[in-house]
Amino acid sequence: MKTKLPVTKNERLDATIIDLTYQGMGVAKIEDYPLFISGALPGEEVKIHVMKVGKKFGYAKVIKWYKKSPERVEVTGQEYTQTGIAPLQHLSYAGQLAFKKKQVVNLLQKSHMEHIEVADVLGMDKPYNYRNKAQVPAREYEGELTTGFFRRNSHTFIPLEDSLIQAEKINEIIQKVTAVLRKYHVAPYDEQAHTGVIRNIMVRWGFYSKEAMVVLVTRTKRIPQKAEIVAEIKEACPEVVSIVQNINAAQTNVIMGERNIILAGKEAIKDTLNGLTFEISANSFYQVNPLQTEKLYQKVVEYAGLTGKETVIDAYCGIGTISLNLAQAAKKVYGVEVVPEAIEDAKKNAKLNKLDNVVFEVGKAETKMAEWQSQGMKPDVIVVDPPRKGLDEQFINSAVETAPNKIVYVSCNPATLVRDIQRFEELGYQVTQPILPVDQFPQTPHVECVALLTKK
Ligand SMILES: C[S@@+](CC[C@H](N)C(=O)[O-])C[C@H]1O[C@@H](n2cnc3c(N)ncnc32)[C@H](O)[C@@H]1O
Repeated sequence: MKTKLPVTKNERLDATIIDLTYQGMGVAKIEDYPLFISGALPGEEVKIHVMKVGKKFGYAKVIKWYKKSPERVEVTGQEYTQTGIAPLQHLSYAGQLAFKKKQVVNLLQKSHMEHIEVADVLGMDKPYNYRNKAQVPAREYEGELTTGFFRRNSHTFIPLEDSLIQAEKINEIIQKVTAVLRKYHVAPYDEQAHTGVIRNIMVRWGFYSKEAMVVLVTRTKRIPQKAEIVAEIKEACPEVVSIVQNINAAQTNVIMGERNIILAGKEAIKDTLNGLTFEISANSFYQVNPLQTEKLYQKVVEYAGLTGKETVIDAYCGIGTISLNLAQAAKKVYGVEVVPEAIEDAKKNAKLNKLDNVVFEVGKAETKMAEWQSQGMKPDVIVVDPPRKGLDEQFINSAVETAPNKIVYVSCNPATLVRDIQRFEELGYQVTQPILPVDQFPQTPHVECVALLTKK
């Protein structure tokens, strides 16, 4: 039998916002039925228009505010919310930091782990223009190749320059590269027809080194008038030391393809973190907020508590950024990472920084950890920094078998962090320091945390 929902599509009604979801949407409940409302803040009283109703929840938009939150800040560019570039821009920065802390506290409570404390979020002094990387789609708009972003959860293209959270230099480079591509009439990608040449422009910017990389992601191998285009980009953007073509011929939402061709300059740019130099190539993971990353890594080193005698594992090591921060104070560091190019970078980075007490291996962390365990490796400290899905069960079991005194967990998803901490607690580890959230992504709901687990 169909149960009648308390709201219908296109209905207009008054509501009070009671919460924010982890994605930063306001929540109102109509007879216990949750409605998610973009751009609304807790405590606000609003008139809403119901856009979509599902069995368990629905979506609505605000058409009128009766009472606004004292935490609301007025914003000019609604596109930054619509595209998901800065979905929390309408919440004061202090409010954003409180929201992020509360997310971690709530998740711990839900898992009955109230005994674990959460520190105040380490925020930024200037929470804007912090991103060192942008990847923007190039599409036809009003007859011209134009860069922009997609409306959240849709394929609607919005022409837009992100002058809010990405480094100003990146905006400047994207504009100049776009002008060159327009001049040579390079065809932008058409998703429907799967035609055109340029799919995306990716730019990386070294905050300290002032070196930039431009990656032209193309559907085809051939770029018409490639030599002229490359020469003009070099001339217009003297800070660009690397121009790479990445070929992605597939009909997919995945941005980067597998094949890179160096069109000019070097295959990687350099940047510095905590005084160490890193080479970063097109496909490697590199934290997007360098100022906050330095603080995050300092906390990791502090939690590891190294004296120079320790063997350390850095799992999910990327290009070895955490590994090399640790290697300065450890006897030996073993890094593992699944992307082969990142491990190539990591090895170069060890040499570049004259650190020879590091071994980097390509592989899945869960497989490598099991291998190290069966070989009898006894690390003193294991550092993990997995992607959003968190740690694999096999990884946790093998890591615990090797009995490290400490596990330092860097996480970009508090839900999987809490899940994995619970597992480590069952296996004889405890969190003795408050979990520290570090705001790597101001104006967005993303939360990064670092937690220390010690053997009971
Ligand atoms: C959040 S990033 C952290 C990278 C590095 N620690 C840093 O701070 O730059 C996660 C890394 O895990 C890698 N990765 C994803 N799945 C993996 C797996 N199963 N085993 C090893 N590495 C993996 C990704 O390629 C990525 O470099």
